[in-house]
Amino acid sequence: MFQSNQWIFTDKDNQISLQKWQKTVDLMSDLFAAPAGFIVQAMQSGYRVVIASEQQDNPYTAGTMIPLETNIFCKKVVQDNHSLYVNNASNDEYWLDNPEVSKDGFESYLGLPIHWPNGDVFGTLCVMDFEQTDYQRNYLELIKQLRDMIEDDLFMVNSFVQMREIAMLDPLTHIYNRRAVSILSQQKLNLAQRLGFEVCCLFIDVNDFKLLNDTHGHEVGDKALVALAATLKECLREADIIGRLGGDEFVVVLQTNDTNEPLQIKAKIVQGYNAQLAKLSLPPLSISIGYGFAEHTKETFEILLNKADKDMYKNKLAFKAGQLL
Ligand SMILES: Nc1nc2c(ncn2[C@@H]2O[C@H](COP(=O)(O)OP(=O)(O)OP(=O)(O)O)[C@@H](O)[C@H]2O)c(=O)[nH]1
Repeated sequence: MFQSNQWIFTDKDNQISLQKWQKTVDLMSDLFAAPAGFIVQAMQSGYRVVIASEQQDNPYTAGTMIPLETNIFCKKVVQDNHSLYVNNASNDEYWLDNPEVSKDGFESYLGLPIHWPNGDVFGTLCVMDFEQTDYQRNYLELIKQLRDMIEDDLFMVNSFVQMREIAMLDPLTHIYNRRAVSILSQQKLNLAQRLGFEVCCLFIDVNDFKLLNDTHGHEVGDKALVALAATLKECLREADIIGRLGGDEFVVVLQTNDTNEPLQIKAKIVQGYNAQLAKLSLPPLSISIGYGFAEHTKETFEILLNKADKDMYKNKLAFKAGQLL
């Protein structure tokens, strides 16, 4: 799900055409013969102008941030989740401390809330004028239609983000699934070959996981898997690729030029997992970890993964042999 407090245009895939929104706001201001029109996003940190109509007299440009406590018109629309038409603001005490009135000289405001698909308020679509206005009913209908178009775009972004999550994330642990790990790791390997850095893959497998399921139930097994994903996220860097291949098998792909680093990471993961299980009052479990480095020559992710898997298996056999002693 798209985070409704997330600045809409930080996503590099930019699903929304800013140009289309700009044209909509410019056209709206033209039709209203108004000197300023906006799309504003309401966030926890304040009100951000997403689109400002491109007119000379418009005092606000896209990207302007207005503090949350400022008594602007859009704040009222967002708070009340209702349209607002003020046609003579300087005569209304309520707007005395509104800088859009006292400083910029706006007299008229017509705005309405834009919603995310889940009903939360995204922000506002509005037109403002330095003169008093007397908009007819069909003007309100028009701005509503434009708002609906913007909401359709937000619906599309939200669906896209959801679909991408379904396609790339493991539903239980919310880390990457096998397909995503494979694609992202291959990209990392290609880049490494071009730029000359080392890529290491760690293969992590829980020991006797079936026994845990059989003894304590599937639900406890699920919690132990979620705890392992959390441990990996805690022990690794943001840039590292962390995923679940399936069952109790996890993988990490990272860039490192230090051949000792995988050993340090292994120790950190083992220690972190023990602590995580204890914290959640889950039965103790051990894990086997293997790793491998990519050769400098062209190497596919599957070959790298296979190396790490073999190393993990060797360690697992040693663990099992130790159990028998
Ligand atoms: N709780 C839970 N169990 C799962 C899930 N996916 C797979 N499993 C179980 O995980 C178990 C994995 O068993 P094995 O591959 O034999 O692994 P193991 O018992 O850890 O054996 P070793 O790796 O040899 O120590 C199987 O019993 C699967 O049914 C899941 O999403 N949740």
